[in-house]
Amino acid sequence: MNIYKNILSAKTDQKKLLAVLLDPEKVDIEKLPSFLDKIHKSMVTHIFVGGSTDENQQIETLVNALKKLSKLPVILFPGSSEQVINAADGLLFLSLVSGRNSEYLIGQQIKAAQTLKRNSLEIIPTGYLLIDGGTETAVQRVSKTTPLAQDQLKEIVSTALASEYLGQKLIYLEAGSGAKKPVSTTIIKEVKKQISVPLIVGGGIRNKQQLEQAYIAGADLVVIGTAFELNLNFFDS
Ligand SMILES: CC(C)=CCC/C(C)=C/CC/C(C)=C/CC/C(C)=C/COP(=O)(O)OP(=O)(O)O
Ligand SMILES: O=P(O)(O)OC[C@@H](O)CO
Ligand SMILES: [Mg+2]
Repeated sequence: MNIYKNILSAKTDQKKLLAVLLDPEKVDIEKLPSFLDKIHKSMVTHIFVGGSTDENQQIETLVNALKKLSKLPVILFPGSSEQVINAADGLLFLSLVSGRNSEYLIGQQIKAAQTLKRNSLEIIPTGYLLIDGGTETAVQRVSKTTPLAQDQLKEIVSTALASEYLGQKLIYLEAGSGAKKPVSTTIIKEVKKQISVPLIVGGGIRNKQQLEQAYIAGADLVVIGTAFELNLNFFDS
C-alpha cells in the first residue's frame, strides 16, 4: 500500500479525502461490523486509529479487527509510542510542532524508532499543530503544551512552513478532539497558500457545512471523530 503517494495523487486530482478517527478506548469491538458497514457506504477514504490515551492497550485488538473487516487504509494516529502496532498499514509520525515540550517534539519518536525499524508500517512524517478550539482538549492535557491561538495567524503559518522545511510530508491542523470550534477557514486558507505538502484538518467538525468549508478553504483530508461517535449516521448522504 502506498498511502502517501495516494494522498499526493488525490491532492493533484483535487479529490477530497475523509478519515474517520476510531478511538480504541471508545470503540466497542462487537459493534465494529455495523460501524464499518456505515463507513463503507460513505465517502470515508481512510481509517485513522489512535487516542490521546489508550490505558488498556486496546489498539492492537482494534487494528487487527479492522484489517480483517475493511479494505480501507488503516493509519495509526498515535498519542504515544505505545500505540505503534505493526498490523496497521501506516503511521502518522507526528511531531507536535506548535508546542515546546521536547517529549512530543522528538522524545516519543525516539522511543518508537527501533520498533518501527523492525516493522513494515509506512511512516509518514507529519507536522502536528494544535490550535485553540475553545476548550481544553485531551491532546493539550496529555502533551502539556499550549495550543496556538486562532488569531496567531502569522505564527501558525510560519510553524507550518518551518515544519515543511524540516521535511514533514503532511501538515495537520488540529483543534483537538471534541473542540468547540474547528480550525477557522482563514487559518486553513493561509496555511494552504504557503505550504506545498498535503494539509490535514481535524477537531470539532460536527456538521456537513463545516466539513465542506474546510475542503473549500484548502483541506486535502479532513478527520472526523466525535461527530461519528455521537451519530453513526453522520456520513449518510
Ligand atoms: C510518532 C509517535 C510514535 C508518537 C507521536 C506522539 C505525539 C507527538 C503525539 C502528539 C500529541 C498527542 C497526545 C496526540 C494525540 C492525537 C490523538 C489520537 C487525538 C485523539 O484524541 P482523543 O483520544 O479522541 O481525545 P478524546 O478522548 O478527548 O476524544
Ligand atoms: O473528534 P473530533 O473533534 O472530530 O476530532 C478529530 C481529530 O482531529 C482529533 O484528533
Ligand atoms: Mg475523541
